[in-house]
Amino acid sequence: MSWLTFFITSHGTSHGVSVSEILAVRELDVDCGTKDDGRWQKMPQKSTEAYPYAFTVSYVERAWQHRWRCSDVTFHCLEGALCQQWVQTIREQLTALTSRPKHLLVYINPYGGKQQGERIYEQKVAPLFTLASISTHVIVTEHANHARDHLRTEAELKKYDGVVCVGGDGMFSEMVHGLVSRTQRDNGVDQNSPEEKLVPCTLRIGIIPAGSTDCICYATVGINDPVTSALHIIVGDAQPMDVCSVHHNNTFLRYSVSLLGYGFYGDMLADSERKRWMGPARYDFSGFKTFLTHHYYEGTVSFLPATDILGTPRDKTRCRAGYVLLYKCNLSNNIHNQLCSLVLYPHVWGWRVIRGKFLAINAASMSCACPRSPKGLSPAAHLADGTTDLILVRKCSRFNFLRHLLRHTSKYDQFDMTFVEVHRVRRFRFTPRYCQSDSELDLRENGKRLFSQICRDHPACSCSPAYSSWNCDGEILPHAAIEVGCFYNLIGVHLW
Ligand SMILES: CCCCCCCCCCCCC/C=C/[C@@H](O)[C@H](COP(=O)(O)O)NC(C)=O
Ligand SMILES: Nc1ncnc2c1ncn2[C@@H]1O[C@H](COP(=O)(O)OP(=O)(O)O)[C@@H](O)[C@H]1O
Ligand SMILES: [Ca+2]
Repeated sequence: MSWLTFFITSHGTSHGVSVSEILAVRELDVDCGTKDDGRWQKMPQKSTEAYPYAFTVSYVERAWQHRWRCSDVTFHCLEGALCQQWVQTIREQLTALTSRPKHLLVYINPYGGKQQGERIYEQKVAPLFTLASISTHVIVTEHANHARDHLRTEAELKKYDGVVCVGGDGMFSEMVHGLVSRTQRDNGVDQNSPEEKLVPCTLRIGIIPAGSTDCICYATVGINDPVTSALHIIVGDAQPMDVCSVHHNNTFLRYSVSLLGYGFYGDMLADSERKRWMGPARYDFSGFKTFLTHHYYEGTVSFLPATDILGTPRDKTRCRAGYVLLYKCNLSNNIHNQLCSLVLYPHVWGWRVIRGKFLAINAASMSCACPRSPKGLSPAAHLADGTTDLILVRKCSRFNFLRHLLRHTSKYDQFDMTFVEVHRVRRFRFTPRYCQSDSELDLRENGKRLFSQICRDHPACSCSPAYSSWNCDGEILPHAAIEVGCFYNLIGVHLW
């Protein structure tokens, strides 16, 4: 890290600023007051007289709870040439930082979260990009999957150093699908084959939180704050991230980067989609309703445990970008290659099979921390280790399930309960007890919630339906039977 230390400021105090955290530098016209970005800065009279030349450095200031803010410090000099030399040197140093983006493609979801995406971008993010001399091409999406399809087919990606989305986890997922699909197509990789090794994307994806859960942003940056995320993007912070691919009968369905949840989170999402007008509060409403219905689902979970890794889901350590722990997330290429060539069938050595009745089956490939649960679904999950934490919550009483849920919001261990188990896995598959027919799948794909016609184990009651749906990063998958593989380092996220 290179440091520039300045010894004279307008108050005569010294100030150290790391070059890697400088956002911009500009000369000031001290004589006639300082007009800067529309704001007037008042210079103390004494120092203005003594030092007639000045320049201002904007830099990242670390505030409370992972928040970053942009701060300015103004330096005064006696000679104009010296002042210019400083400005030029700083500019050269900034240009030499190759990890910083210069041209960004930005997609804004105007309907995400509280529908504030455009305002958040215009008021909080765009001025910072301008300050840092980043040029942008902004697209406000007109419909769902607009960003995904534009990225996959039309976008001239060569012109950009990265893509940024303003929205929630669903919007981030659109970017992942657009970019990963395009990369595979360009490299002749068939996404439908679960054994195919996927090619990593070269462009990074940035996320400005403006959604409902903002779990991907919160779990990587540590907070869902648009200014903090914009600053991470500007300074070029990078974080590789695991991507899970989801298949059904050798057909590719979707990618997932945060949560794949069947049962509780699937049912909650299916119910909440019909209440989008409520905004983020729909998850509270539907969560409560789903909790009361207390449906469980029968099926078989098979998984390939990750035996060659550091750590377990019960560790007390936390993985977040910018933390020392990050080194754990860097696997060698060799291991990566081995992971990508593993096959998906349970007869292969090492697979485990668990049958049962489950209230929830969750696969968290990162902690899934969010404002509602700051430690997340799997607090010790790693962002980029090629594994996902498979959490199985077996049928239990409502009271016990509530205890389990509430532990996500407290310091107590949500896995330390007899009906909960957690495994760190490379791959898994789920097969519901009863096979879904094609007509059932069609019905579900057309948005109709299907309850089993015959509740086979309980003929006299209308309790649990045979199938739930999968919640895949906030999108509903109609198929109950899925195969999942976790890929290491497929995308880089801007934190950056
Ligand atoms: C009764 C008390 C219950 C407290 C339970 C707290 C557990 C909260 C754990 C939430 C983990 C959410 C993981 C993130 C999923 C997102 O991908 C998805 C989509 O987010 P988006 O709407 O796109 O921002 N959101 C949800 C709620 O499914
Ligand atoms: N212009 C648009 N109109 C309607 N839906 C959109 C638009 N742009 C994106 N979407 C979709 O909105 C859904 C939710 O977006 P997201 O940004 O994740 O917000 P939230 O966190 O509130 O769910 C995603 O499935 C995305 O595909
Ligand atoms: Ca992981």
